[in-house]
Amino acid sequence: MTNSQTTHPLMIALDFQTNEEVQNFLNQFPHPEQLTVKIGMELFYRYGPMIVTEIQKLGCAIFLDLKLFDIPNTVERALTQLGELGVNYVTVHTLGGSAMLQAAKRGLTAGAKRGNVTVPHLLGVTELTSISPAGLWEEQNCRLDMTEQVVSLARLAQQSGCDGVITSALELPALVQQVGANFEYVVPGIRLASDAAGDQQRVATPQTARQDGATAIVVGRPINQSSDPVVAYDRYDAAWTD
Ligand SMILES: O=C(O)c1cc(=O)[nH]c(=O)n1[C@@H]1O[C@H](COP(=O)(O)O)[C@@H](O)[C@H]1O
Repeated sequence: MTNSQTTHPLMIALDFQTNEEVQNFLNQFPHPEQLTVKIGMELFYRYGPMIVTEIQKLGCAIFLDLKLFDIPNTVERALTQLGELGVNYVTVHTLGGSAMLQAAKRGLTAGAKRGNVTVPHLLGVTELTSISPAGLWEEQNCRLDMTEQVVSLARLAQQSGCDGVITSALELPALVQQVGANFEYVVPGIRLASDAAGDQQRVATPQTARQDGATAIVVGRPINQSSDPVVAYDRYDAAWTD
């Protein structure tokens, strides 16, 4: 178990139901040890930490995306458990507030020490990329516009010890200007023009995300549902480096 490997800025979301599907998917890649993959709730709720160990055996860097959101004490204790696993990134919701974010960092640091691994990067989810500006206004009753809200949450994350945030690409120019370039901006809701957006509301191409300041992008269905995942991955990778 280690998390000292180099991470890749194109992160693949392993949104699969079973370990068998994951292994079939990853086995198609000639160099899985060069991949950074995201394990989410779907797999973790089925297998627990065992799924992390299984994928670590292939040498992949791991983004463990469980989006914790609870009182500070609970989050601190949960992240102590996750910090031990030797993953590279974990997520929490910034809407949990500064006390929760600081507790998350403390827990992660304690867990990493216990597991004798590097402290994973703590990423704060701002407003999900599936939320539209209308949804922010009508359902969350938020009276800031989307960009102001995301910038505000990113500032909170930075002041509370997060290493970066999850954001859509649309807010990146404001984030880089107002929160700064010395912070990680990990961007899902990424689509090439030819691919369907699905339930994503705030979408951009890999090129736009990179040019506007993304430090990494997350791509799921266009790669994990593709009939040729390696070709799909290469298309997104080429567009990112374009
Ligand atoms: O934290 C995330 O990774 C995340 C945050 C967010 O705001 N939007 C978002 O789509 N994600 C994740 O990014 C992935 C996007 O998947 P696709 O829409 O299939 O590319 C999914 O695994 C989501 O859980």
